[in-house]
Amino acid sequence: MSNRPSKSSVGTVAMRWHGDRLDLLDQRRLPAEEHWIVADGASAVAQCITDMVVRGAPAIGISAAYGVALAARHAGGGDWQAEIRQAIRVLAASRPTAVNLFWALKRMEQVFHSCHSLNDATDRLAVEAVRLHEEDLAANLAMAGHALDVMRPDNPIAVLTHCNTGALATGGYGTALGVIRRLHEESLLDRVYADETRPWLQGSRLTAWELTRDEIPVTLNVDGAAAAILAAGKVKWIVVGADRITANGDVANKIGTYNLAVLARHHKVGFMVVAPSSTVDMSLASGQEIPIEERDGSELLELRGMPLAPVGVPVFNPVFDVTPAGLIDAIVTEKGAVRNPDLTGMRALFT
Ligand SMILES: CSC[C@H]1O[C@H](OP(=O)(O)O)[C@H](O)[C@@H]1O
Repeated sequence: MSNRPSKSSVGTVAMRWHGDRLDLLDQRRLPAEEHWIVADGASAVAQCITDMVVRGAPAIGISAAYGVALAARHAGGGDWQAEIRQAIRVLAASRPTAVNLFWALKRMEQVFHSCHSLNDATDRLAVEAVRLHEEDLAANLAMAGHALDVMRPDNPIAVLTHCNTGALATGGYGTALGVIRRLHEESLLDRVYADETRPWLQGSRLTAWELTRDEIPVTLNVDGAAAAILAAGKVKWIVVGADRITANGDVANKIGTYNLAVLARHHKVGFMVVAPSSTVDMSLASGQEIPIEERDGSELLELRGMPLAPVGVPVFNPVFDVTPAGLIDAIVTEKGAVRNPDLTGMRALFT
């Protein structure tokens, strides 16, 4: 399968780097309006990650890398090394689950440690952030090819996806949504069923927006409709992204992913996880060790100020779950695919 990008995916980007500032498309305001936020320093970037102006594991890592570059660019004349170290600490505290954040900061830290002056750091950290961004886009294109080699559809197929894993969530093109784009480019896509993805609605607000914009056939469904869609035999594969993949092949992804994996196994539908290798965390033995972010209960209690639940009701709002490796047919990265993932298969590709 080829690695060429679709013409259509080139237009949608989550961020624009200007050397002295990072512009972020405010994903909280999509699809109503395309509003860009200017982040002029590491703290501003960290706040944008926490508030989900920018979200999606790879996009979080790339933004954080630019945040470190900005810390050098705007460092005062005093202890510039202390300022950059502090910026890395602030960025590392912005969100806990997606390991791409810590992976990107580690890469930036390694460059920082070899810098001999502030000028040197300013130049080299910016170059490294851009490189990391470009590598993510290239990885997305490569993994789409590997995914189609696993699927090998003879005829156009329908797939179901969860959350948003597209150009908005990555350096461009997308992970699971990149696979969907590639199917479409190869005339092998009948339709995408997009879970709306409660409570933040990445599926309806972002995935449906990206796909509609790129004229890729998409049907939106509530998360609870997935079982009925699979039972009706409409879908061949469920394709999702990941926020962290552990050494045994367990996968943390948007809340509701585990439900889909159970459904896929019951209905004998393929279940594929697509992510860059920067999402793989071989330091953790299993998914039980992944820190799972819980967000504010207001995400369930209200919608833009309108109450959705009785005042005072207790809320449990974990925003990721862990799918056990045994329910996954393939984990696909730019390095290739691990089928029926387990420790042996993961070690073969990632050590
Ligand atoms: C390719 S993005 C991976 C991942 O990020 C999303 O989470 P969030 O929107 O909370 O940042 C979701 O889990 C996607 O699958």
